[in-house]
Amino acid sequence: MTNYFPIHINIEYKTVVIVGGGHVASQKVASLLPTKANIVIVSPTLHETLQPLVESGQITWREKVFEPRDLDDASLIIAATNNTTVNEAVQESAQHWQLLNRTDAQGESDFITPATVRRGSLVLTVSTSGASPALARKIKEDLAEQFDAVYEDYVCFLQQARLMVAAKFEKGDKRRAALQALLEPSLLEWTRSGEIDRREAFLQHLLTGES
Ligand SMILES: C[C@@]1(CC(=O)O)c2cc3[nH]c(cc4nc(cc5[nH]c(cc(n2)[C@H]1CCC(=O)O)[C@@](C)(CC(=O)O)[C@@H]5CCC(=O)O)C(CC(=O)O)=C4CCC(=O)O)c(CCC(=O)O)c3CC(=O)O
Ligand SMILES: NC(=O)C1=CN([C@@H]2O[C@H](COP(=O)(O)OP(=O)(O)OC[C@H]3O[C@@H](n4cnc5c(N)ncnc54)[C@H](O)[C@@H]3O)[C@@H](O)[C@H]2O)C=CC1
Repeated sequence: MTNYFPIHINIEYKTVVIVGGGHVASQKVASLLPTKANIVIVSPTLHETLQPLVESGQITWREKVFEPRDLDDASLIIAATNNTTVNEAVQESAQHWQLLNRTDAQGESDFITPATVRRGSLVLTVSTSGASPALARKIKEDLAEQFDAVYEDYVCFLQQARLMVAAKFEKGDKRRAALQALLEPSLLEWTRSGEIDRREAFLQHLLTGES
């Protein structure tokens, strides 16, 4: 088993080349879109869900079969054709500085993609290191239920509150205690019920010590 190193990479404006334009390519595009990467698909055919993204300029489609020069400038490469020989050719053509994902042969990949739940800044990722992608998907669905849409607003509030706490208290015990106090479960519940005033009052009390 490979022990993969989990990291969150900033690939804004870096080029990701996906070879193949089918179902699996469309899944990878969906998880790449929020990153603002420069997404390029090389494939003679295109999955129907990708067509509107080409039309709106969110992704680039090179309507052709793969050639090694398609990988020029790619930081990440995803080999996602339904043809093992083509995927092998993509792997052979990759430079040592380019990171490759083989969607058909996990043992050959430099990186694999986890199942992902996004709630604004909160990003939950699940991997089974390739043992059972279906299990990764199931656990993702369980997490999506537990960490529902309210978390986007909640984490956004915590981010603002953290900045205010940092401005108020020097680094040290007081700041740490205040940041810990922000995890009081009522704050999540008040976010859920729309009781924003109570949330603000809690924060002001924390910052000033007054109610
Ligand atoms: C190694 C990895 C490489 C990579 O692609 O990065 C890989 C490889 C392979 N997947 C295969 C099959 C399936 N993959 C899925 C689903 C997902 N696969 C994803 C990731 C990964 N798949 C990486 C490991 C992640 C991990 O385990 O931690 C997810 C999590 C994320 C994503 O794709 O972005 C996404 C869930 C998306 C979501 O819902 O969020 C389903 C289930 C389904 O679609 O419902 C099936 C059918 C059931 C089954 O086979 O288990 C096959 C056999 C192909 C064949 O038979 O030809 C291979 C090849 C091999 O195993 O060598
Ligand atoms: N990692 C994962 O999550 C999963 C991986 N797979 C693997 O991914 C492979 C692809 O699956 P799907 O997307 O469902 O297949 P698909 O048949 O929907 O798409 C294949 C795409 O590859 C393109 N293609 C074929 N030859 C090409 C070439 N020479 N150059 C450029 N593009 C070419 C086709 O035009 C098509 O767009 C499967 O063969 C399987 O091994 C399958 C399921 C899940």
